[in-house]
Amino acid sequence: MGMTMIEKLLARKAGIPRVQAGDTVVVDVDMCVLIDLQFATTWVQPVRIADPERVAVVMDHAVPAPSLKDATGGTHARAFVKEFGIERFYDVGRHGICHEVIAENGLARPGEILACTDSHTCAAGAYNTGARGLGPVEMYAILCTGSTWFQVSPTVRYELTGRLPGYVSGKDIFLHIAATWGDATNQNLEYGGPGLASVPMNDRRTIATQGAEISADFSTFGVDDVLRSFLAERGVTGFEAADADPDAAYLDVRTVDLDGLEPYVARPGTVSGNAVPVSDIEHRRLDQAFIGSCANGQLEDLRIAAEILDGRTVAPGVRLLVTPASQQVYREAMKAGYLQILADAGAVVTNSTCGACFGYHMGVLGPGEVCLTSSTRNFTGRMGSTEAEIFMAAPATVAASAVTGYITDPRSLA
Ligand SMILES: CC(C)[C@H](C(=O)O)[C@@H](O)C(=O)O
Ligand code: SF4
Repeated sequence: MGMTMIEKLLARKAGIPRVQAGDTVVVDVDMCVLIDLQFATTWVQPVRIADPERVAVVMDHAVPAPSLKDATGGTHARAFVKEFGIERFYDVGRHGICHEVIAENGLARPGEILACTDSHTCAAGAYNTGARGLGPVEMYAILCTGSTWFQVSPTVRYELTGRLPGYVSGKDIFLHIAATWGDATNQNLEYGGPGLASVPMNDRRTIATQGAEISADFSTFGVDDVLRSFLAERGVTGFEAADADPDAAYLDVRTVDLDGLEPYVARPGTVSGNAVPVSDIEHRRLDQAFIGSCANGQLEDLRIAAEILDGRTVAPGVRLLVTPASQQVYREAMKAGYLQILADAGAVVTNSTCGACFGYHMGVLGPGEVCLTSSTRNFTGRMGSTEAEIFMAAPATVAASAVTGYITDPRSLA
């Protein structure tokens, strides 16, 4: 019996011929990514670290520092970077949400292991990387020792067929999967099939990122021409991809027909089993609309929002917030004219940060307010008041809804 993509990757990294569901493996970590919050909580400067070349530090969740606690975290981060000569330091000005920074700088390589304290580290599975979010204590151990362990869960494979229709994106693929199959606790997810070629890298990253919302372990995509050229543009070459064997053992193989897919919206509270086609939920009035986050603050997300908002205005009574996922996305969106269009339409374009996505700073919701977000989570209280309601959808749906003032199918404005 062969191995699934993630089994192949873990076996190779563990230096053993094969692994199967239920095994525990010890692996070297190729890239260890520390985020600002790690330095703002219980940071103790280590005496030595395993390998400064395999460490990146990204200022993202709270930048520029909105509180004294975060400012102190920044001080710790800068002292750490200085002491150990960490070159991959993405401080304010070169910063961005860590998963975007990882992608832009080629920190995630096919067939390798990447770890970070953030729960959306699975995002890098889009690049055929074995990537997982781990607790801060485990991350500290990796920083000092260079290795970690994983228990291997069984794998579910998603076979994509057909082609993505216009105004339907990776977010809709994910919400469809979450609506149809729900929770993926103790499961690895693997994506492939003939339809994958029509799914661009930004959408693959959205899907991989959001594996966290259905509690999946690893989410992994194979290496194809689309990924190869994405990586080459970022200087990532000379890797050993992890491919699934034709006779790999899966827990289940499920087909997603892209041709028939429509925009989806997750209702407040959770995404597992809680998303519906937009036609089932249209006309819910909104107070706030948010386009941003590691899942959907990418350049293409801002492009589609600008396309929809061009020559239109945000509905009275609605606040539209747009947060580019990184300083690089911000600059590219500015050059392309997207930010001008969005601001002319009445959107507030913010600095790139996690801020509004997790209700930490900026864009916090008051009691009774309704928000439609393109971010990752719709959990109660996520963006502020526990009495606020958070619906979740793709950037196209959020942009169209910001124009009308209620949840709207973006195809109706096309
Ligand atoms: C605060 C933080 C570490 C957290 C995570 O782990 O995911 C955040 O990024 C989130 O999305 O809730
Ligand atoms: S953008 Fe949101 S989901 Fe992504 S890492 Fe930041 S807080 Fe977490």
